[in-house]
Amino acid sequence: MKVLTVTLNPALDLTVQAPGWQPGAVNVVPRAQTDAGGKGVNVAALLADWAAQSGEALSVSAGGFLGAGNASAFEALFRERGIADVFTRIPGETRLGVKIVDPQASSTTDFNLPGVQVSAAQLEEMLGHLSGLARQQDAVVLAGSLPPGVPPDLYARAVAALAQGGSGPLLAVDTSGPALRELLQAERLPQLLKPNIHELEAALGRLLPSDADRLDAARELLARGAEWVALSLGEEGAWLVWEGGAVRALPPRVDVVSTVGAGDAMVAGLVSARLAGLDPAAALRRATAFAAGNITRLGAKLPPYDELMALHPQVRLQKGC
Ligand SMILES: Nc1ncnc2c1ncn2[C@@H]1O[C@H](COP(=O)(O)OP(=O)(O)OP(=O)(O)O)[C@@H](O)[C@H]1O
Ligand SMILES: O=P(O)(O)OC[C@@]1(O)O[C@H](CO)[C@@H](O)[C@@H]1O
Repeated sequence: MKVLTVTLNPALDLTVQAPGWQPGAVNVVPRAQTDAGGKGVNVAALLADWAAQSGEALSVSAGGFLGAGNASAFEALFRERGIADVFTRIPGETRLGVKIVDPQASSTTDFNLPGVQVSAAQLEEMLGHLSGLARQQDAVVLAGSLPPGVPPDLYARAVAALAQGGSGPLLAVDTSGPALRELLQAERLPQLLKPNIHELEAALGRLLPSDADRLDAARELLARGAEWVALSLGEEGAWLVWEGGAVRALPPRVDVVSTVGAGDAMVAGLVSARLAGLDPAAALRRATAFAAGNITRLGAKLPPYDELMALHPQVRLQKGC
């Protein structure tokens, strides 16, 4: 099975581990690490990990824009994990993403920078490069924010183009802000959507405080063509809603190192499960185990196979109505 992940706005994530840090004070940092990241890059890395561990035949490509000035960390990741690099290089440097992790407060604070300005010509070149490739895939994952210069309806347009004729790849989208708002207003939704609760509330312009509100909102998206809506709730787990039902996962307790990429691990779990023909409940169990495993490490990385498989039965599933 072939999967292409698309990251228009990747990030070089600088994770600073700062127990008890205080804003406005001098904080001495015992440890920091830089990882090639961005949502689609993380999904590709996690899918490649899973393929290597499980023997599920997945061939993973990653594309989008990369700043030519600091591409080496990304290139090293792609080499290490056997990911085909189909990124378009543009002048400048891929943005930094600053993540401050405080194990004492169990918190992760994100600073996501805007990214490199993209011109209309660069966008056309990248889309031209990826559109043929996308049609040859079993799944295409469009993930993350859009960099400056890219119109907010880009994902909506890409989904409409790739879904034409109904025989295209499985399309999964994980985005936020204006890109999610535009996508949710489009005529055609992708088969798989994974917003977190805050992203969905912001895109719909209303709060979703109860389970009933959340299931209703997910079902509105099903009515417009989505097949699986995964609504993630941070440490409270996630709902997966499909036409035949809904299931809630409660994650296992793990020693959290950094929650960065938890949602990307969930997307990787859902996409791999769907390609392997798992039913929605089994897919959500896998996705929640991937997320729990990923947050025990820095960067987009699954734990070793035995540890990952041991997390699966620890995911509690509850049927929704
Ligand atoms: N503190 C935690 N403990 C256990 N599991 C967690 C925790 N935080 C997140 N998860 C798991 O990860 C999944 C996705 O988390 P979340 O809702 O925060 O996604 P997200 O906001 O898209 O993440 P990100 O943008 O950082 O990748 C959750 O459904 C849950 O299973
Ligand atoms: O600005 P976006 O694209 O929404 O999010 C970017 C980002 O926070 O997402 C990943 C975690 O999901 C990180 O690797 C990266 O820094």
